Amino acid sequence: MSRFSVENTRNFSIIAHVDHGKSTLADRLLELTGAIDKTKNNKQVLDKLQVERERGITVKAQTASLFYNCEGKQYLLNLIDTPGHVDFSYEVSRSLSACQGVLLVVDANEGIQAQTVANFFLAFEAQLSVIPVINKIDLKNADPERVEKQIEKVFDIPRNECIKISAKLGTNVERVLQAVIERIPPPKVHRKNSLKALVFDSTFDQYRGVIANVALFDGMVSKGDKIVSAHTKKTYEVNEVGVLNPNEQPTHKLYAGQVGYLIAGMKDVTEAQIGDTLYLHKQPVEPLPGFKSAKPMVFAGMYPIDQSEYNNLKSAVEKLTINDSSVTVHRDSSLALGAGWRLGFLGLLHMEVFNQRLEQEYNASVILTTPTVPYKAVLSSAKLIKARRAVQKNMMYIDQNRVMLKYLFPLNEIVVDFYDSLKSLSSGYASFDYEDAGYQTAELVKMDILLNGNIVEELVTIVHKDKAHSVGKVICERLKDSLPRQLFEIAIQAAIGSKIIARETVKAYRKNVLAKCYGGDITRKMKLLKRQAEGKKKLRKIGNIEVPKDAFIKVLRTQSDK
Ligand SMILES: Nc1nc2c(ncn2[C@@H]2O[C@H](COP(=O)(O)OP(=O)(O)OP(=O)(O)O)[C@@H](O)[C@H]2O)c(=O)[nH]1
Repeated sequence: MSRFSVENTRNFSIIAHVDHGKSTLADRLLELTGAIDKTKNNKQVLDKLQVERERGITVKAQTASLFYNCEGKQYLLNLIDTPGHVDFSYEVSRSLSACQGVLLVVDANEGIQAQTVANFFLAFEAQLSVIPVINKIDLKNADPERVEKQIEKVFDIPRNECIKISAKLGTNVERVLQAVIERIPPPKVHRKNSLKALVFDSTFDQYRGVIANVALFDGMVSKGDKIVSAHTKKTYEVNEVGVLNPNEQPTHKLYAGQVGYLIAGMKDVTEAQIGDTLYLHKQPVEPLPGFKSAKPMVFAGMYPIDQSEYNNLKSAVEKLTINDSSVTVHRDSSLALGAGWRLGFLGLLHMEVFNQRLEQEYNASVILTTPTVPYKAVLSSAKLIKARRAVQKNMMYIDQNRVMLKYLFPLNEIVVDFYDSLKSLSSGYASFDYEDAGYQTAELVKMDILLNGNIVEELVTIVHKDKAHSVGKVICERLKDSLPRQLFEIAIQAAIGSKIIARETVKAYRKNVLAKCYGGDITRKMKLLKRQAEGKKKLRKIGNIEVPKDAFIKVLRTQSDK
């Protein structure tokens, strides 16, 4: 790695709105620099997770070190591919901390979209060089000239700086690499200083422990070095360092300005803090600023299907949160489901992806429930509560285009999908932040959901009195859609105390027990029908209705329809 001077190193990221072609451009860049062979099968090579391949979206940022020869000079280009969906923008901001420039990819047909703007500002605020790349010029409806004008108008970047490409066909992609070398500055680092490395991402490997992705700001690190975590002050011995090309490739050393991975026997989530600074033993340095922690916008309760699986699930959740540090985890417990967690996610898609990754990567089966939030209950008959749920506190114009509104909200009203609704209502332009305002009094009721008279503990919710009816109705309807029909009828009810406020019915399958009974006398038929009725009664008495996991996710979304 010593061959690559700081002068000949570039660290850059690809940012864009969802589906504008970042991962496809990354494939072409990997091919051009020989990191992967040129075949027709290279589709989103950096999207390594099963969930990414199935859904066709990037959820994790990925790093690749590319070796590129230009005018006789050997360059090291470190590329970080980032997700486009708003739920994963935390990944983007972290990745940018390791970069000096970005390729801002914009679809030649769709033009600038909400996440293009949001990601541009992340790069702009981090003072990175921005290279606009207009992609998909091969499309019939492509209008690169219109998009060029948009970029000039919205981002104040001269239109002649735009590079027009087709990532799919490879058209003009080489020009992108040249622009990276010409327009993005080399990192400002000092190799003579002692080691200062930023942990900007990490993954967990069953056999080798935590693999930390590091960007070296100063000094160098080699196998065998003793390093210290500025966060925990624990000392480790470096077992392996290397670059991702895009698979792990061990090297002897990593030097300031370079981006790579490091394995040092860190075993769990508390030791592998993303945003941590690593330095050499006995050579402490001023830690880097780290990252603002992510603010969860959607919460869900998570429990093992079987309590004996608790420890396995606990370790799976811990390992996955090493890789996805934007998930917040608090221990929680439910009377019916036992010990579990209250998890906070950045959006509903994020929640589903996390759940899917637990299943696919850790073979864990979980129950998701509506989240619980702590209440302080004053058990008294006094009427002491205000009717309004959100109270406006103030409104301030930041500039011509932006306004800041402050409200006092009950936490219960924002924990499920408030953020998603806000984003879709405002086409992604509105952003949302919150601070704890303490406990407030409110007129709340406990609503039970019953299946054939049995309370489903995981669906018990506390709702505002005025919303109980509509929420109960939607939950019953959702359950009706997602419960499989059984041999007996299922009554789905929402109740407050003994008062039923909503009801739906799932009709029974009526098995035709007389199918094989041709002719014959009436008493034989009556006997068969009676036996069937008794069988049904028995089943109803057992009340063993299986509620599929999907039903819980659907019920979680209920709040948006109320
Ligand atoms: N016609 C055409 N299609 C393209 C081009 N580049 C990408 N695509 C297609 O656009 C779709 C999205 O491409 P991706 O590379 O997955 O987009 P992305 O921006 O990485 O998406 P996320 O990671 O989910 O944000 C895929 O179906 C690609 O085949 C292009 O130059 N021309």
